[in-house]
Amino acid sequence: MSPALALEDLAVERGGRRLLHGLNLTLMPGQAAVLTGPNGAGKTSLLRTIAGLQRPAAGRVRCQPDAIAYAGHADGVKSALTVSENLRFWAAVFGGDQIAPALAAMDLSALGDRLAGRLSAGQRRRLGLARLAVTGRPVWVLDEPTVSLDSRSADLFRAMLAAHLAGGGAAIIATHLDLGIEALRLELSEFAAPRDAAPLSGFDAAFA
Ligand SMILES: Nc1ncnc2c1ncn2[C@@H]1O[C@H](COP(=O)(O)OP(=O)(O)OP(=O)(O)O)[C@@H](O)[C@H]1O
Repeated sequence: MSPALALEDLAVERGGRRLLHGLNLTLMPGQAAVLTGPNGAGKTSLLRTIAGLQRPAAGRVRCQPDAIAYAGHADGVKSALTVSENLRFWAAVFGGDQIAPALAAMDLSALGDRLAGRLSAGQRRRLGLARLAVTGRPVWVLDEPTVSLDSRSADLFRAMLAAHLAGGGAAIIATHLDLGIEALRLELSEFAAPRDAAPLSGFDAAFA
């Protein structure tokens, strides 16, 4: 069986500064990895790199083409469309037409006709997560997926994630919440790149 996702000696930069280096990870179908680390450690930057939104500073991300579904802080919800229209739009983008299971998975069936712009923060997040289910993509890359969710909604997400993994999907998730799943752990402070020595300014150089 080939890996769903592999990171090979990966280094990550943000804003021209190297944050992480030496990351290696092999995620097989059915497996999940959980990223932890303090604020600013580079969790979002790493997930963006895996999702192809920024280039690796070094090393490689290996994955089948079009395998990744990314859910970041900006949830991609279109406010002028209803909940159902949003899901139908994404289903069409990803070549599907079934939205009922996704609505049910995140308990959105009763909100299908509500304009997304009128959802609460938690409902909006539930819609952003329901989108994952209509993509049909096997590798979920998730940045703090449970932010704004109450405990019942977090449980719904846990169940959706467990079903995804049981069906042979994979996931890499930045979260501090216990997701109740068996997962590989990646503590990013262990991969912090050393800070470059500040270059000497002309003035300092003259007196060094
Ligand atoms: N657009 C940007 N341009 C330049 N630097 C950025 C940008 N976004 C984030 N950074 C910086 O990159 C570093 C890593 O940020 P990142 O968002 O990846 O961390 P994080 O581990 O996800 O943090 P948090 O737990 O606070 O969400 C931080 O020092 C941050 O200030």
